[in-house]
Amino acid sequence: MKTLQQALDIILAAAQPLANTQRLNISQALGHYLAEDVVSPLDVPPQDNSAMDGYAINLGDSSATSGTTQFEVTQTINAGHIGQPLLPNQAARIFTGAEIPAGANCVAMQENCTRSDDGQWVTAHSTALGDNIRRRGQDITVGNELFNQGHRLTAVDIGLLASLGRANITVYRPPKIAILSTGDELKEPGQALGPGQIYNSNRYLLTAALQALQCEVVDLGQVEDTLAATQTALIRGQEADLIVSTGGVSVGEADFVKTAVERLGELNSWKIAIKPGKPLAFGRIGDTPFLGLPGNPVAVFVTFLLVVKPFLNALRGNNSTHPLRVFSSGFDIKRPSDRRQYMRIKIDQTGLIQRFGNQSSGVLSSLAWAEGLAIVETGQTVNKGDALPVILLNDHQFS
Ligand SMILES: Nc1nc2c(c(=O)[nH]1)N[C@H]1C(S)=C(S)[C@@H](COP(=O)(O)OP(=O)(O)OC[C@H]3O[C@@H](n4cnc5c(N)ncnc54)[C@H](O)[C@@H]3O)O[C@H]1N2
Ligand code: MOO
Repeated sequence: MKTLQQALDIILAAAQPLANTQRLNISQALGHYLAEDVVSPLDVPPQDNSAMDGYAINLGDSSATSGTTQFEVTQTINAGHIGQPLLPNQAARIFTGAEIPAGANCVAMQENCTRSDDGQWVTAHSTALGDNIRRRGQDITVGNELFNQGHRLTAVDIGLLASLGRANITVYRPPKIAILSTGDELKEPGQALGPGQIYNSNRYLLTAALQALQCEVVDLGQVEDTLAATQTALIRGQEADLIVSTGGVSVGEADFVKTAVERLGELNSWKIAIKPGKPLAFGRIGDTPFLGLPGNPVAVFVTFLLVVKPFLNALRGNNSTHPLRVFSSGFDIKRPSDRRQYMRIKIDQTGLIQRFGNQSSGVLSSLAWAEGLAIVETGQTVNKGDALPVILLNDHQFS
């Protein structure tokens, strides 16, 4: 058996970053992958401004307000308007976000201020030099490198781009991923099940997972179990950046995917030391990479996370790996496995991880229940309380 890393080294070497990029308005760019480095062209905020509604004050020779010294109120400055300079012991009525006038060296919040009846004077309690002034560039300074090419944009990132004044951004175009599922037992949702049949869940799971990662899905459909039909579908898939199939990669004989790929290109069938997800095929049809995932739905999801997602990221210049968290085990594993296991787990109220009772790779409800996948290495036994690395599913933005 190969380790997952050995397989990934070979597979990811075939992932060439896409040549095509597109310019998108930032309001359309959520989840897209940057095809440019983003450097700030300006300071944010662009000038010192007030953090509070109150009074901007020139303290003169003092370092703080006394509560008794009166400051002459010379003007009112609203956000978006520029005030006149303040002389020592002068003040300006000011509002949150308004630019600090020259000469002012603190802002007293209005709750700490008393204005004279005629409105000409103000006194302020407990306000010292620099208080309530948001300094120019305190968020971002000109020249800051904010994001690298390949970074995937979140909602916060989109807000940050807007704060730089960026209206448009260059991102990778969505890769085209062709998918096909095989198996005579498969029926599409909405149709009646016949004897020996099950619903095709992989097709929909894969489509949704690909869409969530900003891919364009080329659905080759559920292919009739003949060599000719399989070849025709795969040839159609050649226009894509990657072809992904599910099912038919194990040792069974009643499947034409392997033969069809071998005829049209090249195929390596591997056993990977992971559970689920042992059988995996990798090859190409013409120049288009081909990945054959196992048929069991949990194995599809786990290999999608561990193999397909890194491939899709690499197509868009992103080499980030799945983050691992560490939790204490709430269970024992006395019998070691010859494969690394990815166990469906939930975190209980005491912070321990508990596993789903049935870890079979045919039990898709275990994944719907799970908050994460706990990793138990090949040959490892586990005692309650042992630390285990966990992939949290929320870290993957599929929901
Ligand atoms: N003698 C051996 N048998 C098996 C081995 C082995 O090493 N020796 N490996 C097992 C492991 S592990 C896995 S994983 C599976 C993988 O099998 P295949 O990739 O060949 O997949 P199929 O046999 O076509 O299907 C497996 C399973 O998944 C169901 N399936 C398939 N496609 C779909 C779909 N689109 N939607 C929902 N469910 C699907 C299918 O009905 C089977 O139950 O092989 C083991 N066997
Ligand atoms: O490796 Mo298979 O994925 O156990 O079920």
